[in-house]
Amino acid sequence: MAQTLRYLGQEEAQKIDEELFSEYSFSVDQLMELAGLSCATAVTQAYPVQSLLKLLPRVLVICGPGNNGGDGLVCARHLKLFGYEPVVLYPKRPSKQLFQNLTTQCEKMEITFLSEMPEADEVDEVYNVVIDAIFGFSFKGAVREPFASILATLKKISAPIASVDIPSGWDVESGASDGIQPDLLVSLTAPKKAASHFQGRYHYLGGRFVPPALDRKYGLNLPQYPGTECVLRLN
Ligand SMILES: NC(=O)C1=CN([C@@H]2O[C@H](COP(=O)(O)OP(=O)(O)OC[C@H]3O[C@@H](n4cnc5c(N)ncnc54)[C@H](O)[C@@H]3O)[C@@H](O)[C@H]2O)[C@@H](O)CC1
Ligand SMILES: [K+]
Repeated sequence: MAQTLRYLGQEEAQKIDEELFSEYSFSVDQLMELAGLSCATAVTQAYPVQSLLKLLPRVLVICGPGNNGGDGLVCARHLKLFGYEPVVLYPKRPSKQLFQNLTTQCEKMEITFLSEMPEADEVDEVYNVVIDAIFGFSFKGAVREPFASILATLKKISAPIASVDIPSGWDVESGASDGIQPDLLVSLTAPKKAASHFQGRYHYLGGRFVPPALDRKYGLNLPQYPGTECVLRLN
């Protein structure tokens, strides 16, 4: 009988992340590529291009200052290849080469970068979906600017929000009842505890890169992904 999928605490998620890089010798780029591809795939399944209501298949991708933001840049690039028109907001760019490369790749894919966050009514007018790649499992404390204002705007929009790994601004374990309420959540590697408070329509598991020994060590009880799929819908 299949065992219950385990939801991870913050420290545990960070420990698994470190282990993937140290013990298992993965590079960040590799896992980020698979994570971002999973997110783009889940978005494509939940909001197929043909089903979008706006004339142009525009998607707003908001990227934060860490690896969650990197997943967002990869997701944007794949969404472009899948026929969407991603537009990226990337207000705090780390100087690391990895993020510079991901940014250049997006620019070369003719993806537009915004210089500031649009107002809520403009978001609803122009964009079919908003990808929230602001914070992931390392988020802590009160949200600092410019992200506090961006999240305040996201609370006012009616366009669906698709969150990468964790709804940004939510406590990684206890969530946030007054936070943003995404319609889609892509839990990467394994869901974090906050995911038990998710009330949107689509919860996907992505990041199909966990070695079986790591799954066993942490008792993750990851379900079988179907065929060659990189995502699995949990509910
Ligand atoms: N092992 C895994 O499971 C993988 C994780 N990946 C992604 O990496 C994410 C974790 O990345 P990181 O550890 O870089 O961290 P995050 O991307 O969660 O965020 C860290 C960044 O946010 C800032 N920050 C934290 N709290 C803040 C606050 N209150 N206000 C403003 N800024 C704040 C930090 O200064 C730092 O720049 C995951 O959630 C996932 O999306 C993937 O890229 C690859 C595989
Ligand atoms: K997020």
